[in-house]
Amino acid sequence: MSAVPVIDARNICKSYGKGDGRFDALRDVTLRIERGECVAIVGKSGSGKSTLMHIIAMLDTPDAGSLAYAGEDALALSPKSVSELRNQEFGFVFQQFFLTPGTSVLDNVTLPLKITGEPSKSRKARGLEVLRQLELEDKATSRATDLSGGQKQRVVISRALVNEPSVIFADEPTGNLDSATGAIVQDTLFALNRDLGITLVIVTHDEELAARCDRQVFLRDGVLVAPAQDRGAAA
Ligand SMILES: Nc1ncnc2c1ncn2[C@@H]1O[C@H](COP(=O)(O)OP(=O)(O)OP(=O)(O)O)[C@@H](O)[C@H]1O
Repeated sequence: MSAVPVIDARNICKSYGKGDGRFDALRDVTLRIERGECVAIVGKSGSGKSTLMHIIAMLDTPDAGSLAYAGEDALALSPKSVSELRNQEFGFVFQQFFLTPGTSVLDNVTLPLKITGEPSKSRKARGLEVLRQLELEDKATSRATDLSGGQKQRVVISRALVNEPSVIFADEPTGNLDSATGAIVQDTLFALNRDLGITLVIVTHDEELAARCDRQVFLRDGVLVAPAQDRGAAA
């Protein structure tokens, strides 16, 4: 394992609201993720999983604590540098990052490259390469709306991959899929981890999916707990 973790979050705190309405969503959370690891963040609904994922993926900032990406202080970066780093280093498989419905699969997949100013020709070549990898090349010109649930999710994974990210963050990647389609999507994500060394961070309720990861971290009421404590609370 490398000496410098890809993500080093220490003593992270995050609250929503103020005064009497204040809610502490994360309390003193410390999480270190090594390059190439596959980590599941698990816990009951409302335990703070998505909040933690958003903070380590630099989509949100903590109220207290430190966050380093590959040894660099992520909280000291300007908003512009944060979006550049996110666009270059991270891929997102989030249900709220919907595909643009009336737009072609290829245009959806190459959107991150458009943001970085990549010329149209190389954008298209790279987009087709990723679609080929996910066995979706024949759908390149289809509208995103005309695909099955599993195909849509593979398009989302293609888009997450197009910038050759170091880390993929996936929030309930199989949440809306039947088990057979979910299994294909899971296999796709794990193959990226195994074959390309992409670090995977997955938020999930699915125990089987969590068990396939190298490591599981358990959140309960905004605190990271040992697995046995979490199981006890869930019973
Ligand atoms: N923008 C917000 N304003 C107020 N409270 C929030 C906000 N976002 C999240 N919360 C609260 O913080 C807590 C943690 O939310 P979070 O979405 O991180 O949980 P989760 O573990 O991902 O839940 P789920 O599994 O249901 O998606 C919840 O109690 C939620 O109600």
